[in-house]
Amino acid sequence: MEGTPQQPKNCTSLLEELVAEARKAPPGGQVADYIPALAHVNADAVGIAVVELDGTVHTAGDANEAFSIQSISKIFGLAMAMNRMDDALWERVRMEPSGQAFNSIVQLEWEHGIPRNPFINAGALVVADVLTSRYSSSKTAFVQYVRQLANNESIHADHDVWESEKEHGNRNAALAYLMKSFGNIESGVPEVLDHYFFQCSIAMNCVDLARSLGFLANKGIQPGTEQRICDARSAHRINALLSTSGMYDQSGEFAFTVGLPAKSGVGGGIVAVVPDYGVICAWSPPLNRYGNPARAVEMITQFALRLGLSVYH
Ligand SMILES: NC(=O)CC[C@H](N)C(=O)O
Repeated sequence: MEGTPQQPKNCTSLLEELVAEARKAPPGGQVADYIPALAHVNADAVGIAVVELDGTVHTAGDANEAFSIQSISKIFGLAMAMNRMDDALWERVRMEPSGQAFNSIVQLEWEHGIPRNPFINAGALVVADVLTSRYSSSKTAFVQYVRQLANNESIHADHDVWESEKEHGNRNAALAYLMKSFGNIESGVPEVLDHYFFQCSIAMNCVDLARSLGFLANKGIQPGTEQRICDARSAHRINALLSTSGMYDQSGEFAFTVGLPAKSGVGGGIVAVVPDYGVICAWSPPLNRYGNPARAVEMITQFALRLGLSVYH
């Protein structure tokens, strides 16, 4: 890594500068409203947190306000599924960028119900199927897993968001039924969708999220507890998938300009992993045309550029 991570005080003042710049910038898009409960979120919220491997936390703006983690939950689901399943998982979901929108259905029929990667919706639904068929209560197991990683027992699913997505989840249902028709979903589709919407509706703040994913910056070992969450090979693989597919059809551009494994969600959050340093989480709800939160992308971009954090230097 080229950058010398900044001293705590400098790091916090850089984050404050980035939040001030983001508050002045145009929103860069609209808040997600295809899930009605998400349409009520405060479009002006802006927060950022950095949690270093030694536990040091830096925050600015609304970093302690909880928001819907949405697709960021796909990282936790994947880590859980990789622990429960061997390489046979990669026969059911591939490791290639899709070049399509996160909820696209067209490719899935051509490719016989095998999703391109675990971070588009179809891939995350296969992962949700792995969890529902391998845990007696996958939703409880999921929320407990996240609570333990974030060291925060109060983390919970937002029931309004969960219900709202269930009511308006026809496209995800279509993806799941199409895959079921190809034999790539084992459990009942309603059960898989229920789990998937539940995990997407979990609410966390920037600090929780940055802390919870420390193991990805630390070869699979969770900083603080020193617990092994996954083996080093799995941490490598998750980071590789985040780099190639975590920002959907903007992943190439994000790798080109920023160079960090990252994952966005339509709740406005982005997490970015800085190997051997820590995790950044930025939040700003309005989404650009790729479904990525525009001002959060910009804050993470500036943080990485100003500190020289790219993994590709
Ligand atoms: N990109 C996202 O965050 C999408 C997650 C959302 N729950 C959906 O399925 O549409």
